[in-house]
Amino acid sequence: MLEFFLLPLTVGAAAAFFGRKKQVDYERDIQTTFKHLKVGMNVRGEHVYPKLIDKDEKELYTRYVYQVPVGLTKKNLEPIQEVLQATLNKPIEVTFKKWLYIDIYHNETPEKVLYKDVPDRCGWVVPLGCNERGWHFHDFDKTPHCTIAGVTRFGKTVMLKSMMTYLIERHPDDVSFIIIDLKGGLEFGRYANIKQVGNVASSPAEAFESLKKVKVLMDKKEAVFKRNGWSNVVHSPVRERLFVIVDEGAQLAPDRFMTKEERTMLLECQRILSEVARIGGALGLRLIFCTQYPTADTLPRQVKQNADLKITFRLPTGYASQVAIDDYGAEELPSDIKGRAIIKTHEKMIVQTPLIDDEEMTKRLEVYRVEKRNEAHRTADEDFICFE
Ligand SMILES: Nc1ncnc2c1ncn2[C@@H]1O[C@H](COP(=O)(O)OP(=O)(O)OP(=O)(O)O)[C@@H](O)[C@H]1O
Repeated sequence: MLEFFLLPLTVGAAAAFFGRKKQVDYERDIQTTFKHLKVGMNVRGEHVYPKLIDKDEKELYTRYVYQVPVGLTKKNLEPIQEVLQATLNKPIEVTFKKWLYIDIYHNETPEKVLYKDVPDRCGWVVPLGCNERGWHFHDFDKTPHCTIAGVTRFGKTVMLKSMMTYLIERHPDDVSFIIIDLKGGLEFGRYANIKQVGNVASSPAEAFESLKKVKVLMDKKEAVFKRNGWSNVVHSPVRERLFVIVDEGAQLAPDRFMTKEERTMLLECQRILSEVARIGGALGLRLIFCTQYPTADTLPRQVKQNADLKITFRLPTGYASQVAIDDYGAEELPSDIKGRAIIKTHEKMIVQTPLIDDEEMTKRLEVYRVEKRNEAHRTADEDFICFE
């Protein structure tokens, strides 16, 4: 009986001991890092290093606060994060504002997160993923357009599907989609009969027809906005949003082996997409442009410039990463973890994106399945929720 009570005590004491030991080790490792990196100042012949003045246990991390000898600059302290992260094999954030803060996170970015575990959020937000700091979301009313890059089979289409499902589940009456699925309609064709999906184009010619309708709608909306004196959908009574999703945008890039007619058609597609990116945001259109490798040819310049959210999965080279997110890093994402992505806005972070499969998506959206008229006879107004 006594053993029964003693066992948890012993385990608890051991855990406390090892927990404490680990933290002491961190302090020692941080101190050693200061020494090796020579992060300190010579004061009257003696080398003075930052001095630990506080330690704070937070929910997600332990914060170590250091007093820094006067004269050290942010630049002197910059290498600490990279070295400590590699040494301790933990996510670490180093900030310097009067004191030097070293935050050592308890958890690492998970290797898999499921759509069903994504927390509920309101507004025009979608889940981006989860990392050591928890879940991150993107608000399409703050940043209307987005590009997604990444080599094949690393999670671009799954990301599109999780965004789409999340938006439909939270805005069933206000959201609509025009989908340009240039993988022959294989990925999104099965969702064509969902009420919120206006149209799924599965070839460049169908994409052209869809985009012409988007252009007509955009012109109509512009007139309505002007008539009512609205400058941005966010500050208007309009509740609806139209998402234009392009999966494998490189298929819309004209090349020299095409006929003149094909090239003209694709250039027109790119021109309309550029217009959506340039003026559509204010009118309630949101563009998500996905391609394996965005280059000057495959990603219209205006689309890239106006997409302030850039997401990339693994890419083959640092150069490709520069093209996708204007920064290095995608080439270093792990090759054995699908769904690991860099999110680039005004800042940069790594997340594990939520996994949803077709079975779950179909089950969740089944309630919105409707009979639709033959595509050929549909009008632009039937393809979208009416905005007036
Ligand atoms: N977030 C994720 N978490 C775990 N596994 C994922 C995730 N996203 C994708 N995968 C796995 O990777 C596979 C390929 O994903 P996806 O179809 O999204 O790739 P893709 O980047 O669109 O490829 P392609 O460009 O060839 O179409 C999925 O079937 C799934 O098994």
